[in-house]
Amino acid sequence: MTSDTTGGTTASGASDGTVPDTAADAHDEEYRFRDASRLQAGAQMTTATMARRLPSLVVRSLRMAWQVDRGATAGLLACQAGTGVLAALGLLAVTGTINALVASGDITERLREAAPQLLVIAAATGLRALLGITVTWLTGRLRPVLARAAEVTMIEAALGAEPAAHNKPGYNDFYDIADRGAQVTPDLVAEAQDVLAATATLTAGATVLAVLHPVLLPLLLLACLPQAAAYVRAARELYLAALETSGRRRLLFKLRWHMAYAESGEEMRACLAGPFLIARYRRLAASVNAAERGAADTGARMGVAGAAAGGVASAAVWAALLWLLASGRMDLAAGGGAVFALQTATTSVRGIINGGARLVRTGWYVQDWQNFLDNAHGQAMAASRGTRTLPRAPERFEVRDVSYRYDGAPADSLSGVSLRVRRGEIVALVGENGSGKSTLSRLICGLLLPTSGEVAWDHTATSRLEPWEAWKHVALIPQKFTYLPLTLRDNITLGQGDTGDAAVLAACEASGAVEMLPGLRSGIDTLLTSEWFGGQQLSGGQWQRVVLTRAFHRQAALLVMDEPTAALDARAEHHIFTGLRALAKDRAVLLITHRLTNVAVADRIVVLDRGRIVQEGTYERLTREPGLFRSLWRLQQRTGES
Ligand SMILES: Nc1ncnc2c1ncn2[C@@H]1O[C@H](COP(=O)(O)OP(=O)(O)OP(=O)(O)O)[C@@H](O)[C@H]1O
Repeated sequence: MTSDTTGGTTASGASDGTVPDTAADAHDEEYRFRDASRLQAGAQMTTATMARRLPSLVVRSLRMAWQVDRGATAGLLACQAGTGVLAALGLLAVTGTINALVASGDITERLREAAPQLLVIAAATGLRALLGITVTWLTGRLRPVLARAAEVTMIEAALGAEPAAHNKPGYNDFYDIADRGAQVTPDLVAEAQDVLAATATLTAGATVLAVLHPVLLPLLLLACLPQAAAYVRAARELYLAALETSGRRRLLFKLRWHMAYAESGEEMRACLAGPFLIARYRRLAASVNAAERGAADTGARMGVAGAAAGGVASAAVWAALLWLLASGRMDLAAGGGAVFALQTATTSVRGIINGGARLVRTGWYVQDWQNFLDNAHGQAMAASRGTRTLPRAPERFEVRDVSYRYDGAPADSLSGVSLRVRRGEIVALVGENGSGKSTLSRLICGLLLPTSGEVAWDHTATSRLEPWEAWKHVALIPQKFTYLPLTLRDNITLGQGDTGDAAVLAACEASGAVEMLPGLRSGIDTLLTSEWFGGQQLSGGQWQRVVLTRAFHRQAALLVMDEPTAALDARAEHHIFTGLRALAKDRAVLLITHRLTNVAVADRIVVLDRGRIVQEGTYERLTREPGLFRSLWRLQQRTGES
């Protein structure tokens, strides 16, 4: 199916590339990574830095591996050590064989002498292959565990960051690059393995070379330096490109998500956003591709330069070997062994350089991950909040002359606001869109900390409270609530409090969710999603009932309800508001709603206008008194009548 009204839009929403989007390039600039100091630090990474950091990176990767699976790590280390020993044995046996074969005397005698050495070569080769298979097996076992463990630490660090962090400049970019670090953590271990294996073989080759002639090994190492520098430069370019494109890649991910997933996929289809978004996606992808291609090109150029330098240097080493032989400084028998040892050592050194450069690049990502874990880009709650715990559930929640400005916002969202809500009391917050109601609710919950003024729970400022302990006293129904692809029971309890049937059903009773239970295939254990087999999807209003149930089940001292009935039908809404008084018996309730007749249930109504409290009083008073509340209320009454 094609539609001629959309200028070439196909049924899949794919664009024919003619969708105009002239502002896209200007917008793309806004998504660039802007932390100059981080980019500068990355640009200053050198071969010397790499050489210095290599040992600590190997140790760090092994430590991480050790933490998640000691057996596999010990096994891997043993295999690498075994590989080194076998390489040395094999090399000595090859040297011995060559010595025996090139010696003078009867060929049968020489072969008999070489036979045990040949056996050692065969055994060492076989055993090394076996160890190689074991390494692959153990690495395969370790990799996923390590990857998941790194992911979990990342989630914990993100959860431990200030909720306001997402508004802080650079936070999301640093989160992204740290997340990449978490994802490549298993690579760090695999690359450390490669470096260790190459080092073990090099040790064997180097020992033989050093015995044969002291000049060969230093010469070989010197010869590999230009290649090392080229590889590090290439690794640095790739790392910088990844850093520089992180913001744009995040946007690509978000656009993909909005187009492909159910949540916004329907809307995007119905409003024919496909061509526009795909065009934007393509343009953005092209700019990311250009940056990554540039890095790949530089990497290839560096690789060629390094290989050429390495080739010249190798030729110099081989020339030195020939000179040693020609000048009689090394006899022919030793020369045979030296050729083999040199070959082995060269391969090993290249392996170290190659693996080392990859290891260092991965190490930079992992360092970004570690930095984020340390303080969540300076946003860790542990650093900005206190550790106080309250001896009992708070009685009183108080906002004292509070102002709040979101990071990067041009003006305060709240200015000089004071408010108090006690347990047993229902306070309603009303006001027009953007007047600051949700912001105030986040402040009273201790999710946001005021820019100035204080929010106190029983006289303790929220900034001094240990946040996880404090939130045990909060039940929040936010405007945009979360659908978890878990069972109804898990969605309600979130693994806390009494998770038994009776407690869950009681909460369902209070919210009215009990009415939907007969329609659920497995009752409270129904999986609430149709994205997986056996699951069942709920309607918007049914989900709102689940979220209300979640809040009621928590039995917290502070219940904050931000538009709690926006998606509910009239009967369900009536059920909530008639039950609210009973719920508020032992709770402080903060209710935000635009349906002004519903706020009659509140003890007090607070009216916000452009971040300031402009009216406060009972429903009876405010519906009589001239002011913002009465004009909004009258407007609604008229709309309801018409
Ligand atoms: N995360 C945020 N970052 C920056 N500014 C924000 C953020 N959230 C809200 N704001 C701004 O703060 C102001 C108050 O927003 P808030 O969400 O508190 O209003 P509200 O009264 O709850 O509005 P509504 O009735 O539409 O839900 C608005 O100007 C809004 O643009």
